[in-house]
Amino acid sequence: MKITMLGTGSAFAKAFNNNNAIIEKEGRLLLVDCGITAPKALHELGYGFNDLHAVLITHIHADHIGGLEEFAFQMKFVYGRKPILYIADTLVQPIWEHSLRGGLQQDEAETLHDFFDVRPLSIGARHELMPGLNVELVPTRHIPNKPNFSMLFNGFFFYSGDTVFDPDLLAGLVRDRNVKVIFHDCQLHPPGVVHACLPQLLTLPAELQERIYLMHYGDDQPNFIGRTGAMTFIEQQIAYEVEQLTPGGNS
Ligand SMILES: O=c1ccn([C@@H]2O[C@@H]3COP(=O)(O)O[C@H]3[C@H]2O)c(=O)[nH]1
Ligand SMILES: [Zn+2]
Ligand SMILES: [Zn+2]
Repeated sequence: MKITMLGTGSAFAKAFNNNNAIIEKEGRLLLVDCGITAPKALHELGYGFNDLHAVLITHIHADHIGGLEEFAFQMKFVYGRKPILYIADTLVQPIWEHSLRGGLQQDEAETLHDFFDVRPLSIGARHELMPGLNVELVPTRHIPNKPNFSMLFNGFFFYSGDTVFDPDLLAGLVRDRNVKVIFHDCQLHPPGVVHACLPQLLTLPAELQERIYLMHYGDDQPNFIGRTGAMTFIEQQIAYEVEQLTPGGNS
C-alpha cells in the first residue's frame, strides 16, 4: 500500500496543505479527506478528481471536507458520474445538512445522494474500500460531542483523523491489534486541547514512538526536526510504501 500526503499541515498552516492523503492499492486511488487545499494539491500531483476510486472522510472540519463541494460539482457537471463517498453512518446526515447543502443544493439535486454514491460505514466492522484495502473506523476524541474517526487500514496501519492524546488507545492498538504503523496528527506546541501535542507524544515509550509518523503540523515544523524522539515527520507530496515504514522495514 502506497500513501502520499497531499498535505501535512494543520488547519491554519500556510506552508503546508491540508492534512489529506491518497492511498494507492492495486492501481486504484483512495482520497482520505478532501480539505480546502485538496483540489489544487491533487492537481499539482498530476491527478484530477476523475482519477479517484473513492473518497473517505474522517470528520466535518474544513481542512478535511472543504474541497468536497468542488469534487461534487466537477464529478456531476464535468465527468457526469457519482463518485463513491465512504463516511461513517452517523455523519451522512450532518455532512449534508450542516455543511454541503448550502453550496450544492439546487433544483433536481436535493440530497447528498444526487452527488455521491454514498457508502455509510458502521463502527466495529471491517469494510472493503477497494480491492486489497479494507478499513475499520476507530472513534477518537477530538471536539466534544462531534463525531470523529481514525482509520485502521488492513489491520496494521492506523491513520488518525484529528485526535487528542490517547496513550491507552495507542498502546492497545500495538499490544492487542499488532498495529505496525501509526500516522498521527501532531500539534507542535502545547497545550493539546483538541489535538495530541508533541510534548505529550514524546512521553510515549520508545517501542510506540518508533511506529509513529507525525502529520497535521504547523508552519514552524522545520524548527522541530531532530526534536521528535523516535518519531518521524511525514512529508507532504512524497510517496511512502507503508509496509516499508514498519519497524524493521526498509525506511
Ligand atoms: O475547540 C476548538 C475547535 C477548533 N480549534 C482549532 O480549529 C481547528 C479546526 O481544524 P482542526 O481540527 O484541524 O484544528 C482545530 C484547532 O486548530 C480549537 O483550537 N479548539
Ligand atoms: Zn484537521
Ligand atoms: Zn478537526
